[in-house]
Amino acid sequence: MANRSAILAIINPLSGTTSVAQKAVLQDAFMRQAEALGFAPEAVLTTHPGHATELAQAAVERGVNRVLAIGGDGTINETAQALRRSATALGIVPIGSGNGLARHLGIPLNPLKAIERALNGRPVVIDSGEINEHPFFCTAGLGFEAYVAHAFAKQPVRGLPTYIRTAFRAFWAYKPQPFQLDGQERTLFSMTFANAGQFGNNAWMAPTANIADGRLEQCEIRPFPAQAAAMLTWRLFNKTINHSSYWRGQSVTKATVQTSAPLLIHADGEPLILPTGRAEVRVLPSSLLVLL
Ligand SMILES: Nc1ncnc2c1ncn2[C@@H]1O[C@H](COP(=O)(O)OP(=O)(O)OP(=O)(O)O)[C@@H](O)[C@H]1O
Repeated sequence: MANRSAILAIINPLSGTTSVAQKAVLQDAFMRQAEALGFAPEAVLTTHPGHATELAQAAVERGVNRVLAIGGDGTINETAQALRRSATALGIVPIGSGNGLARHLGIPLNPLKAIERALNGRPVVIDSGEINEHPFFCTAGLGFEAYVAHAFAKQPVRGLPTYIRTAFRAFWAYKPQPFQLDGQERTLFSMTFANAGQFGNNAWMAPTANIADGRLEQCEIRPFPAQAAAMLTWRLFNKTINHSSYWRGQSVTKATVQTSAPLLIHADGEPLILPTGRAEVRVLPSSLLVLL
């Protein structure tokens, strides 16, 4: 019998709001469908932060062709980090709060359908980004969105309702900050580097972003009066934020951001504090294969 092609599913047991039992159903569906298609499947649950990267790295070294990440954008980020610039393709099975990368790529939000897509899909090449040494595949950013990512990480419950509550509270507490972008001083509400066009939940900060053009969209929101918040939010979800006078965007391959204090950032929604006030952002063109 010919050697069967190895395929690995990495499952974060804590992602999103799906129960352990629902994740067991997904694992079972993956194993059965993969076997039926002639793969040699293996599924592993992550036990600690960073575990998905270790598992995916080992899979690349073993020559596994397809690695599925079953989780939120954090798990997808950790898995994709290890697959960059390799011949191993990423399958995305979104079960997180925002699922920005899956939504941008048109991957089904029903995890069973997403498993089918990852098993049957073809590898398509996309770009990724880096902010200092932190890779991102969807968006990275500073200012309000980083502030919200840090506040959201402290919440005991995941999911969209918690995210909305956290963002609403953060809006009243947050003060726009001064940044230098490539040496130019500006005080901003937020600054985003977008590989994909949205943060997740169809919140489109960079409506025209192309994930395979070898560039990132650098988008910024200027400080605005509180009464403009509702219209900006509506535009964010209506994919028309780029028509707001408070929004500005440009296409870049690299950028340097500087502040006087250690930088609070997020990479694909994961909160990070940089040890310095300097962030170097760059695109890595055509660096990841995704099963679509
Ligand atoms: N067994 C584990 N225990 C604790 N943390 C884990 C474990 N496995 C993975 N993680 C961490 O959980 C983080 C968040 O996971 P993920 O993004 O998949 O879920 P989520 O936060 O619920 O989804 P979203 O980001 O969409 O809100 C990952 O970045 C990873 O570092």
